[in-house]
Amino acid sequence: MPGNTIGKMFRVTTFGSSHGKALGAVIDGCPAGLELSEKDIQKELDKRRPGISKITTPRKEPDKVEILSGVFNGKTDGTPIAALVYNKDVDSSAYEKLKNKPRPGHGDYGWIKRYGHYDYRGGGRGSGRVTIGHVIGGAVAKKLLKTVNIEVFAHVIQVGNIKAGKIDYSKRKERFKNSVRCIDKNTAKKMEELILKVKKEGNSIGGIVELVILGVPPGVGDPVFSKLDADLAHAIMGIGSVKGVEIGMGFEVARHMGSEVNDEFYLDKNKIKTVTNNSGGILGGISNGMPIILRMAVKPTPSISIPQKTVDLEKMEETKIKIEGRHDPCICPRIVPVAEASAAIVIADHLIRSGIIHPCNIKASGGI
Ligand SMILES: Cc1cc2nc3c(=O)[nH]c(=O)nc-3n(C[C@H](O)[C@H](O)[C@H](O)COP(=O)(O)O)c2cc1C
Ligand SMILES: C=C(O[C@@H]1CC(C(=O)O)=C[C@@H](OP(=O)(O)O)[C@H]1O)C(=O)O
Repeated sequence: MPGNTIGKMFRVTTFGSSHGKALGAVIDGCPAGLELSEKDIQKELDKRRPGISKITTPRKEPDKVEILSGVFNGKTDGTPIAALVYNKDVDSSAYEKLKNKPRPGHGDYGWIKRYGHYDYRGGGRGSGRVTIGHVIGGAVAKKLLKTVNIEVFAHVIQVGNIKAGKIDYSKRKERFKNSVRCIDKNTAKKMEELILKVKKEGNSIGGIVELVILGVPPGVGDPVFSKLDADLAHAIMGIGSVKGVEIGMGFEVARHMGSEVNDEFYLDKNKIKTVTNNSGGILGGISNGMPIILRMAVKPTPSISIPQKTVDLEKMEETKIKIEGRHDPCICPRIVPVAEASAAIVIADHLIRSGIIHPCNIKASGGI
């Protein structure tokens, strides 16, 4: 199967490219009876939209969504939901000079080798703009998750060497009130200053984004291959620029003893909880009822305006390029809604697979 689809029972297929006519998603396997409007999807797309602050690409796109199918009288009808966004502010001029000269750090070279015939304008389907499809699928998934009181949120915890301190999750709404999408506004300010400095130098910078999923009951997931942690990592690594994923204590486990890593169980009234959450809410591929915590390493944006070496593939000679055009100096803030969407799709898929959400009609769902 070509790699444009995610999910088994709740399946999202995305289409479109940065400089083509439109981008969107087809969502198959969403149960009937879920209230869904363009407003629900627009709300999520507006969080991802380019050109909304001085630290994002200046490309001005309204990203107005149109639902084409799958919704009747304000509710899903169980048939494929198709939704799209038309590209409006396409400017391919900066890419003409880059034709046959792969950008260091971007996907161009591999794409040329795999497809031969390749839409080099804006990186084609290798552009971060394809994440519009993720967000459309994720908006539907988020609505499904709301019916069983599950919340997915992501936030920036590090840009370069600037790290957020202890995070008060109860203030999570704050993350979309600043351009960096960091919960702590003082750290957000420092991060923004750093991004602006780097941008002025024609460079880019990476960071870390944390994803938190609250309300997943114990018992969701599969024990082998399609483990909940494996599926989440697959979805998150599927986002352009993500170079590493860790769950719970992550790579830090390698430096500790079993007695320090194991999460001991205890009873909180009649609820089984763990004292610590080093496993990040997943053990043996299945949720244990604690918050699911995942962190992703986001690389610095590959397109920078500092001259870099490359090879002219037509002339087969070494050359230098200086990338012009419109780019994000830091991808972290832009990845926040995309990561939320990707994780929401995975959780919705697993909830349907485990029978917590009924595959045909939302009213028949067992609930938690
Ligand atoms: C939301 C988003 C925005 C992005 N913006 C840019 C950009 O403006 N310029 C750029 O060169 N790469 C951008 N990227 C990153 C590239 O899409 C990505 O690095 C490229 O596809 C290569 O894939 P890889 O880094 O996963 O190997 C963006 C990615 C995302 C998810
Ligand atoms: C437009 C968006 O981001 C784009 C992601 C991107 C890339 O190479 O990934 C390159 C730039 O696009 P272009 O130079 O083709 O206009 C960004 O602006 C968006 O996310 O909506």
